[in-house]
Amino acid sequence: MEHIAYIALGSNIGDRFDYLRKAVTALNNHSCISVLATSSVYETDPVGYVEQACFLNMVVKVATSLSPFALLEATMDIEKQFGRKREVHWGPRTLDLDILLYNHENIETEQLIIPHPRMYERAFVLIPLFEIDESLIIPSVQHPLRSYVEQLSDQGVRIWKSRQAVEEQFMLARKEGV
Ligand SMILES: Nc1ncnc2c1ncn2[C@@H]1O[C@H](COP(=O)(O)OP(=O)(O)OP(=O)(O)O)[C@@H](O)[C@H]1O
Ligand SMILES: Nc1nc2c(c(=O)[nH]1)N=C(CO)CN2
Repeated sequence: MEHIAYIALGSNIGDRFDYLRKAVTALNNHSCISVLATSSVYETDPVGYVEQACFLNMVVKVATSLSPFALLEATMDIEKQFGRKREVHWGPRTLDLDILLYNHENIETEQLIIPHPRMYERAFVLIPLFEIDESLIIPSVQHPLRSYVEQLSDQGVRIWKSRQAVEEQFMLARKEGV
């Protein structure tokens, strides 16, 4: 698989952990996607629209042979499969998947923007991303991810399930050369 991407997941309705587990399993079950690493699961205070329940958030690193647009389609299919409805802007959702990075590419279209334009200010994204890869450089600005993480203040981001426990409970089948 020739491409590396990072995907952020969030849920704040229903069995939040089960939605994350099912989504990551669905990603790994896709014939053109292999999940290489999972972060811890974090419980996070809602950002933006604050009158809603706390989220569970995590980030996964994947290898894929899909183009960025085909990867977006795959993530949107998974959101739909798990009943995602968009009612309130930045409001409650069973499942949200955002593509953060795709190789070192900068993409700006109406449908897809990579790096994800709001990732820089989101502790619930930066902290799990940094946990997976401490040496990442953000391609659009060529800044180390570390410099963003070090600037985060009151984060409202707490470990809810450790990385090791997540790996044990997700039990993802290892995939070679998809
Ligand atoms: N990097 C990206 N990852 C996922 N969706 C993206 C990305 N860039 C643009 N989009 C577009 O955003 C739309 C999804 O918006 P959505 O309703 O999920 O926003 P949101 O999750 O409420 O807010 P936010 O984008 O701030 O997380 C999709 O239709 C998709 O075309
Ligand atoms: N803590 C937290 N807050 C949010 C989240 C999220 O995933 N976690 N997603 C949003 C829209 O994508 C808006 N606000």
